[in-house]
Amino acid sequence: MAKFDAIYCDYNATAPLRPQAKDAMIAAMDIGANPSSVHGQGRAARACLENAREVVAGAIGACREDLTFTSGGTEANAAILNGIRLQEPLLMPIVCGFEHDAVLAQLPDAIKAQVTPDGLIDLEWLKELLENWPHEGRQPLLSLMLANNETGAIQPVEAAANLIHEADGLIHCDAVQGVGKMSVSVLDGEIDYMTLSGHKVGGPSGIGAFYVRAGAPFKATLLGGGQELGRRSGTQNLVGAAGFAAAVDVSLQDLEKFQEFAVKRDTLEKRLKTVANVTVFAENVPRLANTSCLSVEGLRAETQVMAMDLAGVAVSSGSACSSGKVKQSHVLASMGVAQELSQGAIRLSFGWASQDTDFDKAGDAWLQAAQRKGINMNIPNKETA
Ligand SMILES: Cc1ncc(COP(=O)(O)O)c(C=O)c1O
Repeated sequence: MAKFDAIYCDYNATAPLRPQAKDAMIAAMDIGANPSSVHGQGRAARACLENAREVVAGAIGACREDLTFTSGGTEANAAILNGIRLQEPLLMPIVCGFEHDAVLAQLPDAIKAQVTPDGLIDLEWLKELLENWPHEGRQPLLSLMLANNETGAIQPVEAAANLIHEADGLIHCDAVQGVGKMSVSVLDGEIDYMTLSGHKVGGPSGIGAFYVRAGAPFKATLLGGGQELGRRSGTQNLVGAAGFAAAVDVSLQDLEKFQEFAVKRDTLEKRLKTVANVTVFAENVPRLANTSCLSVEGLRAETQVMAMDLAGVAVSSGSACSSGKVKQSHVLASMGVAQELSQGAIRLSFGWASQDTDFDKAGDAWLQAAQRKGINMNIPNKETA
């Protein structure tokens, strides 16, 4: 894949395209027909699309008919959250402040859930809220992500789903950062709605999907030709779907290997902590194996990102989805992290093409940047760290 020599540590922003995805996309490009056309080429396109749907749906334990392709995770979140409320206007949404902007922007009127200092939804708080539900006649709708894009914190989605269902509510799970990084199933907790995205698993950007449990309230918001069983009009992105499915397929095969990143990630964090007063966010809760979000007071995130970039290591500060913009992380703010600490937070995220040596090189680059700013007084060599 590599067109750049940099050590790429920004998989949670976008994972480089997997070769299998590229091959599948090239094959799909050669079909060159509309999946809605009835002629032979159209039927070939339809077969390719339905095969992709089967693979992606299978990866989350869903049936093919319940999965709808979209232009990405953002559109999927918007389609679901607006589509549910179009059908059921009286639903009362609940969200945590650490959700992705693509969720928060759809639910400005939501009840803000309490978040623990480690960046998890506070289940005790949720239980209490649901037991003493203050919105008589309004069904609760919880939108809870599976794994956080910045900290990697894995949410107790199944437990939250059980609480919500006991209260006769509905749950949507933004699983964009979960698929391909951990096992995911809509059957765990009988999730009602789920969001997925292609470019986080090594598929292309511009393709995503949403799952709607059969019978769950939903009304399409993108209307037109009635494609995707009427749930999302517009000619499907066949090439994107083929690449998405191929990436999902290979990432499932790699799932066990992916978990090994946790050991290397933990070693890297330990190394940095021995020489500077580094805070690792969501360190004490279940976390994606590939993600490290850390900060040290007195060293701004932009300084670290630029210094590491110059040293040939690509990392990001805050949420890379808000690309380039240097803004306070709303994720860390929701966890109650002080501004001085949060403005120094960077995220390293590894993935399918990461090498063992990438962890050391990332550590070297960070320590050099810190030392230059006078944060770190003596850098021990790796053997002693
Ligand atoms: C948790 C989460 N949800 C949604 C999105 C948006 O997905 P997309 O980039 O496919 O629109 C992202 C992207 O970073 C994400 O991390």
